[in-house]
Amino acid sequence: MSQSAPEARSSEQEALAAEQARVTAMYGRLDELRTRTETRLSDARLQDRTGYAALVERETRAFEHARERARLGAVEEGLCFGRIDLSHDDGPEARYIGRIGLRDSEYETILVDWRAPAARPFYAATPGDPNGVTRRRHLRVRRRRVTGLDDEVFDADRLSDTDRRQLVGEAALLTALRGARTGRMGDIVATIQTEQDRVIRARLDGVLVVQGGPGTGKTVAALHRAAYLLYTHRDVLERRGVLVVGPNPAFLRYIGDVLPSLGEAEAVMRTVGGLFPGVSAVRHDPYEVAALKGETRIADLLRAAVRDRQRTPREAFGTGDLLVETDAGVLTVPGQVCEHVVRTARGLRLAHNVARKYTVNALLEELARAESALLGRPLAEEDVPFVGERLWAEDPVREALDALWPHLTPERLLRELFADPEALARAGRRAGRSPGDTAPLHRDGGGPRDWTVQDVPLLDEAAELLGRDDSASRAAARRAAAERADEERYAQGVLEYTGLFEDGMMSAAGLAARHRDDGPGATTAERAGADREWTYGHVIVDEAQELSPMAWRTVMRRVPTRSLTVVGDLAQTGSAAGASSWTGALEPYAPGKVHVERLRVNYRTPAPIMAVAADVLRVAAPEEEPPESVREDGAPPRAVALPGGLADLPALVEAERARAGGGKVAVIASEGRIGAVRAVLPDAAGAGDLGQGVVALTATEAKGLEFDSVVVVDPDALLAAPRGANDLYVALTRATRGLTVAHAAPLPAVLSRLEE
Ligand SMILES: Nc1ncnc2c1ncn2[C@@H]1O[C@H](COP(=O)(O)OP(=O)(O)OP(=O)(O)O)[C@@H](O)[C@H]1O
Repeated sequence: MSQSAPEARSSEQEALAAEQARVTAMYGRLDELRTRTETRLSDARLQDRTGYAALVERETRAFEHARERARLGAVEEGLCFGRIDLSHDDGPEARYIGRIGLRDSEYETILVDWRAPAARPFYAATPGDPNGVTRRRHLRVRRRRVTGLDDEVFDADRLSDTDRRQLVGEAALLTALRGARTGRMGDIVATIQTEQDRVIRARLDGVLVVQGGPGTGKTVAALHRAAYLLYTHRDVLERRGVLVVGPNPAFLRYIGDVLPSLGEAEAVMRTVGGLFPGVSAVRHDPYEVAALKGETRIADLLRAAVRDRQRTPREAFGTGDLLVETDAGVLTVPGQVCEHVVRTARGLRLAHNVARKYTVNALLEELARAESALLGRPLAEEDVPFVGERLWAEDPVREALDALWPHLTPERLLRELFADPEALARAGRRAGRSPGDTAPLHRDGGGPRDWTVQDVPLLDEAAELLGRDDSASRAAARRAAAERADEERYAQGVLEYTGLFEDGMMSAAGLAARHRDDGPGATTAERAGADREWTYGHVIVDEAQELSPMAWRTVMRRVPTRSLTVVGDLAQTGSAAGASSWTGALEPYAPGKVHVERLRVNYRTPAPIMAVAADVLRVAAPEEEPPESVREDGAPPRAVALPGGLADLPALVEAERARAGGGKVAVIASEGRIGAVRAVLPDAAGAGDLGQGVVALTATEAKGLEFDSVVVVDPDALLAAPRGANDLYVALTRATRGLTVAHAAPLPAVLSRLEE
């Protein structure tokens, strides 16, 4: 018999009260832990024992307690969000799921971390495959008060398993999705869906590609995966770090809250333009130049350019012999000898700056012999290097040898190459290209701020070709390796003593590494971000379809284990040398280890807007299926003519905002039109300030972001650009509630659905 309405209300009240008691106990425990951590932190700071060992121990304790304090501080809102009831042979079990794991003072688990294996059934249970779960409950908690419950009861006998994409916790999900946008992405721990959970908990090794249409949760799932991996493989990942590569700085800011809200603050976040330490490029090259710089063939050109800087006297000065004016007079090294030295150095197949040591030493010795001959003073063989060293102190000697085989930094190589059309043509010829082919690379001079995003992979490639003369640092490294073993033994002792080892919070090697070079304050993330040769434990690449083959080379150098999560949508590729196939882009680096998962449900864009975008997708990428929207709500999409041109835009933007019930509006226009749009909307913010009510962006800037409503301006101008249909597809799919297409020219045929 079904319950009457008052009966149902009172049993709901009872359930709420019971859950409230549990949740209150969890917060009570959280408060206790906070107080304990606070006390330990101040105790650690007050310790005033002397000696290096005591100092390191004090700093270590303080650092770890401060970290623990931050972790406990980050989980206040939504500490517990779910419960599963499981049936076991020995009786039922109620398991609570939350942002972190908690045990009571008796060491009984009262809350399971969402990333722990024990939490898995909360996300993985479906009616067809309940995973032992008899009921899943979502708890809505605001400011420590339980305000609502959503239950799903699984009855495997009666429900079929036909729908693979069965949603979990639909009511909780839709409530989460209807919230207004804030300009910052939030976490989704409470409502992760089954297909996303598979991605989040996939194995650490190999290349996992997550292909999915707009709004399928690729970004948010990738970030939860980072948190899951850091939790599950802390020993490896804490030491080597996790790198997250995103498309632009605004995007990195947009997603910047997610990992801290999951209690993980230590991932390194970079754009491709920021992967080379010391450079933070944001500007892009024009399409044609970007295409040229993106293909791996450019690496041959760079190799040829380096080779061009390794010269015989004939190539450098047009003289057969090397002639150097020194204090003793003009010294001559015969052309043949110089050619032999240069040829031998090239044949060593060492990086340029490393082989330079050989060239310079060999030529200095020849100059020493030439000096002894000139002065008529015989020179003992063992004295030759000393005389060479003395000659090296003379400017003309250094200048002459630099002209033959200069020490090059990546920046200098590229700057001088791009500034010199003849050098470009020479390197191009050597790499099998016509001068017309390489001419677009020419640009005048340029300072550090002029590097483009596309230059960064070239700088990285150049750094590999040039290498470092690191004989001194290698000797130091050998000494350091011996010291490291000692430090790790010591760190192990500290960890055992402080109890951090048992908590699994940190490994001895991780602790020793942190203290080694930069003192206790430097995290793995800080050290990794500053070191070009750092190799990460795992790399996540978002909007990965935009990466050129050269950018992939740069990324892959940072993860030799090929442990990567690559998320993107081939239908949204906008960049000149971006990907058209995942296996094509990635198989060469990880043969047989590339695994593609697909996400097919769109959590962002309501179905009526997605239908408009799907028409564009058929032109942009006919082989891709549009994702299925879970949302139907929002205002119907519409097209509005602009008889007065852009002057009509401000009123339209206001109308759109009202139509979609307030919230954040993005006005999206082509590269060519965005300046004029900003001129009529002087109060609109740019990509740097997504918290504003109205922002004006290009499609490239809007990639990966979302807004309550979107006004797409002059779709014909967007379509006219290379990969224009992809850009229009990106622009249309940013909206969560409302879409208006504003057009001065007739509406393009691909948007004819909006005329109905
Ligand atoms: N399981 C979920 N629960 C609640 N919200 C979700 C869930 N999955 C995705 N979302 C929300 O859907 C929106 C789109 O997610 P996200 O930006 O990760 O998609 P995307 O696939 O990266 O999109 P794009 O390709 O357009 O960049 C976000 O607001 C995200 O929080």
